[in-house]
Amino acid sequence: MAMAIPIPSRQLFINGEWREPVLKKRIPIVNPTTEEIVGDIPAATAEDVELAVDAARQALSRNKGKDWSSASGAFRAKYLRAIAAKITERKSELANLETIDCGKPLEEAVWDIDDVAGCFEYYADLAEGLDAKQKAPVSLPMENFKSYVLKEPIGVVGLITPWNYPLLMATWKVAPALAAGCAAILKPSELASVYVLKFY
Ligand SMILES: NC(=O)c1ccc[n+]([C@@H]2O[C@H](COP(=O)([O-])OP(=O)(O)OC[C@H]3O[C@@H](n4cnc5c(N)ncnc54)[C@H](O)[C@@H]3O)[C@@H](O)[C@H]2O)c1
Ligand SMILES: NCCCC=O
Repeated sequence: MAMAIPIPSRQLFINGEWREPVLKKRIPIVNPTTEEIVGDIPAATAEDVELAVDAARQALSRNKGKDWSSASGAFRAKYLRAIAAKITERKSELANLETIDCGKPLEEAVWDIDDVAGCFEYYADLAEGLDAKQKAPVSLPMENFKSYVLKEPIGVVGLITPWNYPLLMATWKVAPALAAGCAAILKPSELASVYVLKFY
């Protein structure tokens, strides 16, 4: 059974800071086990999405992309590994929140959090591997042409995730996006968002 732990009250996390939604709306959090309302989450609208997209675009082009989008995979992997370590450190707290939020047994939530940390590690490995694959030459039948493969992030990505493996499904989207050098805007399920707002 999940421990009774305080449910964090959160705003939207946009441009590195917590912001109240433009229309100031909130959605109640229902604990599926007891059907009690145990808190509320911010309800983003199109106005907030515009702000998030603008902030994400600016983040991608900051310092001509050198801060993130055109940094090496090895650089980005350090962040992914740091996130994995933080998840492992806070496993018990995160698993308890998941159980309160989506109603799954605590034991399963603990497995899921292990999976979350493993997923960040997996994409950290892939980010590191990306560097050696960059500018791989492509042979052409003409000597006066040179060609190579350059892998570039697609840019700002919008990530919409379901309620049943809350943090894990968010991670399946966030970790590869960050590994590739994208900027991500995550919209978790309105039925189970507490863990994501707590962690990210
Ligand atoms: N492939 C997988 O690994 C995997 C993992 C988990 C869940 N699922 C599947 O995903 C589905 C998720 O279940 P659910 O009950 O949370 O589904 P859902 O479609 O109600 O919600 C999923 C997400 O989509 C959003 N959404 C719904 N309608 C939208 C719209 N019109 N515009 C923008 N966003 C919208 C929701 O807010 C939520 O964040 C299930 O079918 C489940 O089996 C698949
Ligand atoms: N073990 C994770 C399964 C996620 C989707 O349903």
